[in-house]
Amino acid sequence: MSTPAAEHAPGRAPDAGTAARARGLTKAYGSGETAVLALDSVDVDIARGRFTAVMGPSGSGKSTLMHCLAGLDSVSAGRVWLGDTEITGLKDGELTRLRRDRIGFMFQSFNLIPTLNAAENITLPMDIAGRRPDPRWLDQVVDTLGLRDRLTHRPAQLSGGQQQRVACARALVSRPELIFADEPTGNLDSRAGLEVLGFLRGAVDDLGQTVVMVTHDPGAAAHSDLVLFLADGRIVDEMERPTAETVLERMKAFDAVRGRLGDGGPVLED
Ligand SMILES: Nc1ncnc2c1ncn2[C@@H]1O[C@H](COP(=O)(O)OP(=O)(O)OP(=O)(O)O)[C@@H](O)[C@H]1O
Repeated sequence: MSTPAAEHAPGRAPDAGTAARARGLTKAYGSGETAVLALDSVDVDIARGRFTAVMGPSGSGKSTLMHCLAGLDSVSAGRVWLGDTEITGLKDGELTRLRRDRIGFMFQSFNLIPTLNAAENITLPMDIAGRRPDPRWLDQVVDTLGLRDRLTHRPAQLSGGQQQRVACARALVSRPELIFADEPTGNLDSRAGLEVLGFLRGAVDDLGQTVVMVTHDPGAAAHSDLVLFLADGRIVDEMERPTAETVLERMKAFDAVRGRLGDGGPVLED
């Protein structure tokens, strides 16, 4: 069972380095009168070996930020790095390889292949890349996620939580530099959701991984080391060692300010 980050030793020391970085990251969709500024000159550093949550109202740019940091979406202006590699300006083929070799993804829909069993789903991305998983690491991931006795089951024979754990193992197995999780508990009941959050927490604490998770849920964000708050395409605040209560309070404070200013008013600055 998982416990919130506040009850854990914090993830690795902040000086472990930067897993991803953006400067002046700007993303506009469309043009002319219908243009939407999804990200407005965002500067962000994702610390290695930590669990970072990204929160904000619907439409604030959370998914866009994740997609731009992961090289899934092009940027309109600004620069993005994965580790020391600048990804802005890479060609499509180079980006595909970089994502495949260095990034793990977990989405709300698990995206498991129904005809493959759990073990085959876990190793599929590495099989496609023609790489063999490190057997000891694979064992550790499978045991950490409690999947040992489920490896020969197909997705339809697994519960939602177990399927999400398989998706988690798949994201971890190549030992990526960075794992992006977009609402990974969105489709799960609260018990299965807690389990997955506990495993992501464990991936950081026990396996030294780096996780960035987009979520709407203050309870989910409480499992992270640091919460970044987005509003209107800008990072307007951040919170170390969050609890569900402190995150909820901060969100209410934003809503109150936004309510006073009216929709489309200036964003809250710190
Ligand atoms: N492909 C697209 N074309 C046009 N506009 C887009 C596109 N993708 C996102 N947007 C717009 O960019 C803004 C940010 O969207 P984004 O999906 O990043 O927000 P979000 O915070 O993840 O929202 P949610 O919590 O609802 O998932 C929104 O106004 C959205 O409508």
